[in-house]
Amino acid sequence: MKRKAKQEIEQEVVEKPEEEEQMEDVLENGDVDEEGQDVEEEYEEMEVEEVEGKTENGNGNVNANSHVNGERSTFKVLGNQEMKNLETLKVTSSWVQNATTFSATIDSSTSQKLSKIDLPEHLTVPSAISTWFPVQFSVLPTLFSEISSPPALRPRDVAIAAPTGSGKTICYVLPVLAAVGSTPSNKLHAVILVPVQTLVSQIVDEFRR
Ligand SMILES: Nc1ncnc2c1ncn2[C@@H]1O[C@H](COP(=O)(O)OP(=O)(O)OP(=O)(O)O)[C@@H](O)[C@H]1O
Repeated sequence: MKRKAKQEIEQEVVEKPEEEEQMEDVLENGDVDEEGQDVEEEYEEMEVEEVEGKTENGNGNVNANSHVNGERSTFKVLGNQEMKNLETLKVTSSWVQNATTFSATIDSSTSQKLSKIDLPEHLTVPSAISTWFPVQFSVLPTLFSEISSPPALRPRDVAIAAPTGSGKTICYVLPVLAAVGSTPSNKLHAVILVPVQTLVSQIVDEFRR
């Protein structure tokens, strides 16, 4: 179908809703329009144009509402006219896919005895701690062993995702204290970044315990 004819049909559909109803009736009955062209065929062609993202509106801009099976299939970069096909992106990185998982529940069945982790000699656990929470038991043994026996290659980063209040702070407080050793020097040992200031005093308290 020629572009002009398609625009005319679009305008008819937008400006004359009652005629749209008539068109639907015609479609159901498999009728033809005044010009003798099969109306159903016209609609099908319009849908194909929309899926391909090439339908033009009255301003000559390309219509970005292209959908396949109800999902958007194309997009337009601002300032450009061409439609681009959406590509499936793999957003989960390998370190997330291969992550060590642990229980998000803290109870007697998921907590571990203190004796299950060998602490550096100069470190003692605060009296309020009688068991290791799941996240601590998953992280601390590896970090302590890398501090006492540093690997040939620099240790990789550790990223932890665990619910609030699950005990993540101790996962870096104890390793930092272990790395500093029993006789701290004045040099910078660690930098801790937190998103809000109130967390700073909580972390300082955790170090002092
Ligand atoms: N093994 C433990 N046994 C008992 N209490 C603990 C243990 N580990 C941490 N806590 C206490 O639980 C509370 C929450 O711990 P923490 O602040 O480390 O959680 P968090 O995961 O860092 O939370 P947020 O995501 O809000 O920073 C703190 O008061 C902390 O002292």
